[in-house]
Amino acid sequence: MAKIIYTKTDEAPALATRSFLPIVKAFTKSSDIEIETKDISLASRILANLSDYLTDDQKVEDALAVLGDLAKKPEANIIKLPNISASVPQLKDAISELQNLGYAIPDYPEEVKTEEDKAVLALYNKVKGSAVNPVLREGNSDRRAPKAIKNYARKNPHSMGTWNADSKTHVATMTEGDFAHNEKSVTVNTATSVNIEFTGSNGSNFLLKKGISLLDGEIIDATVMSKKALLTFLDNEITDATENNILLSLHMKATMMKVSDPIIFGHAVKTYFKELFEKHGDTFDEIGVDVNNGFGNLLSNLDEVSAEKKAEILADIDAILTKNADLAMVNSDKGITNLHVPSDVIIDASMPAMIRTSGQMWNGEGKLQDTKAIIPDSSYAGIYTATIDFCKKHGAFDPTTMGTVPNVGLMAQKAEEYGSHDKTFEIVADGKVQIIDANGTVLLEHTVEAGDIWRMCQTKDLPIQDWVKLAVTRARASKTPAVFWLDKNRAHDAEIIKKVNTYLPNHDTSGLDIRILSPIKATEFTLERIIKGEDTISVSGNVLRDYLTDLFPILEVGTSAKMLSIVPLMNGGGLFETGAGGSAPKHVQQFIKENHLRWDSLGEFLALAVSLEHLGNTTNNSKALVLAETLDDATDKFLDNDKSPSRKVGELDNRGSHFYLALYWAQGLANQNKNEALKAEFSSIAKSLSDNEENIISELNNIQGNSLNIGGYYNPTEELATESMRPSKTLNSILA
Ligand SMILES: NC(=O)C1=CN([C@@H]2O[C@H](COP(=O)(O)OP(=O)(O)OC[C@H]3O[C@@H](n4cnc5c(N)ncnc54)[C@H](OP(=O)(O)O)[C@@H]3O)[C@@H](O)[C@H]2O)C=CC1
Ligand SMILES: O=C(O)CCC(=O)C(=O)O
Ligand SMILES: [Mg+2]
Repeated sequence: MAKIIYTKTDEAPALATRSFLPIVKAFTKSSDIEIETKDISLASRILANLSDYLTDDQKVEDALAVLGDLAKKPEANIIKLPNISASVPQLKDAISELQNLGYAIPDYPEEVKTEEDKAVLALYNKVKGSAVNPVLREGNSDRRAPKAIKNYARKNPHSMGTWNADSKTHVATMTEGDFAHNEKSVTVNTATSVNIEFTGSNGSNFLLKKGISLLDGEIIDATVMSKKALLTFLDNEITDATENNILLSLHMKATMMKVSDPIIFGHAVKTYFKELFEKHGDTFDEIGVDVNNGFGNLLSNLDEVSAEKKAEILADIDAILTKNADLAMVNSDKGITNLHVPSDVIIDASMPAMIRTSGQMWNGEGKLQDTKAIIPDSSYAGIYTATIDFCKKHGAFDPTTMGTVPNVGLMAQKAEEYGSHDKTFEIVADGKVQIIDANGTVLLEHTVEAGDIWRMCQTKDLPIQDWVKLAVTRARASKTPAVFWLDKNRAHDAEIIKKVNTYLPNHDTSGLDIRILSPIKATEFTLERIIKGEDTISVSGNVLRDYLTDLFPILEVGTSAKMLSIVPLMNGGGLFETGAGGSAPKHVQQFIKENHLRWDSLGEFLALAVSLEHLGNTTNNSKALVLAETLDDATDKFLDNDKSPSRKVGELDNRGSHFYLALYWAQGLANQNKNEALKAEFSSIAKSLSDNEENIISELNNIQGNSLNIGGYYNPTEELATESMRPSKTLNSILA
């Protein structure tokens, strides 16, 4: 029987799955389709990696490893929901929750003192940060807003904050000494293996990493972020924000860039609180403060000092917060700033949210204010500057008239920066870092200083070929101009451009408008078109894929949750991601507080339809094709009738939205004439659902309003979570 793998993940999407999956199972059961779930939640990944610490009945399957293998096989058909890419604070919370449940796993080692600490840290590092997506993404990315979603946004535009020409909001980025300015790149012509070697100014010499195999035609690049240049930059920008009385915010991707970005985050915290660290640095060292995990780490460690000392430190913190520029807030009621937790403000979602909100963020008084957005590395910061400048000149974008920007993203096989964390190092002493091949030839070399962050990235040739092909295919299928966002003046991009120029002629590009523009020029070109209602495909590398697939969806349709997000796997399978966004921690907080889940599963409806279509085509299953077609129609009707979850308690939420999808899907199956068996089966289901609409909706809405307990955050009690997501007895009995 053909199989669809459904991932069980975390937070809001995992709650939604508990309501939606029973519907999916009920609708596919009679069509020779098996739906199997695989648990890749953060909790399950911790248990799988630390299985030596567990009793036999506590051990779980390493589902991620199983799916990673499957993704390389032609039969793969995986529906992937968003999962937590854990920062250290999130990882520690999850560990402590599991410990309290009786799993004897070790604490996250704050400091590595023993061999065991080292081994434990290595296990946790496998779970940390973006550990799922790179394993499953054995293909490039095709993300777009389907026509129905665009039409819906045109008819029901989301709110857009107005923009003023005199807005003080701007992006601050480095002009020297950063990754962008120090990048070097080369394409290797024959397969080889390289070592990364450090040689100190004092002659000391050791390998940072050995035996990295490179394939024929693989592009490598290496670069370094100068600590000195970074600190000078941060210091100047903080002073500038203070003098100009503008809010200060930092936008990083500490989850995916899990080695480099926490270090940069830590430097920002230490620069902002410079006097604090000068005065109390020794104390902080003694109690093991590590602000690479955010300013919150410092605060949570303060219980380890005497009450008097703690009061003194807190008073010093207050004085600095008063004196320095105001920090953008994550939660002004609770006093949680942008510098508290590295996973609270993630650049792909945070910059578009700010641009959508008049270029403003929340200040300590809970009011919106213009902000300086610090994005230290200048490789991609320019796209936000260009967008902000465009808004200052033309005003906010208009969702009722603006065009759309689908993305074709190079991401297969851990392409580019997002695959670099195992080759990223904080340099311990002055010297040089070299990449040396099997023949002893130095391929790339940098002079470095202690504290610099050096990294190497890899981009394989076959993924690039596949990406170029996907770009041409999408341009042809949608009759839309396609722009490769590549900067010929950047070392890595220059190598990619050579390959694009080599591989484009392998395809029929006649009549297509395909160009290569630098990211800033591409932004300007695309925005000039977008306000005229014209569409433009962005063809980009992995980081811009991530940034652009939140930026444009959030501006165009209000959220990236409504994106169709397909990963055609290079070996023939399909990975269908549900939307382009994350797992929405705020939604879970609201759910626990008032039993209302505002998570919108639209991305999941879209993913399921393409997954069924893929299954139908690859296994000759005509019923699956009918299910796919009717599901798409049901999604259109769902949008037309505006059945997305509301944000307010007592109104239709995620669970009610699933009911309507099921109703429309059943009606579609009952009304089609391509498959008689499905028609017969679903005619009575459609009738039962429709007859009981009022009853079901009141069952789903009336239970809202009170707080609830699902037994855990990262590892909720299955029965409690399932019960709370399936509170309508009437709906449950129809589905059964
Ligand atoms: N594919 C993946 O696995 C991804 C995982 N992540 C992970 O997700 C977590 C949170 O990341 P974050 O950057 O905050 O981004 P999120 O996309 O989770 O959240 C940003 C905001 O977007 C809105 N939103 C997102 N999805 C939906 C939806 N389905 N329905 C309604 N609104 C939605 C919500 O706005 P509002 O509050 O206004 O309702 C939410 O607060 C992190 O752990 C991150 O690593 C992030 C990106 C992708
Ligand atoms: O894997 C992650 O941490 C985030 C992925 C993401 O943001 C994306 O693919 O858009
Ligand atoms: Mg993203």
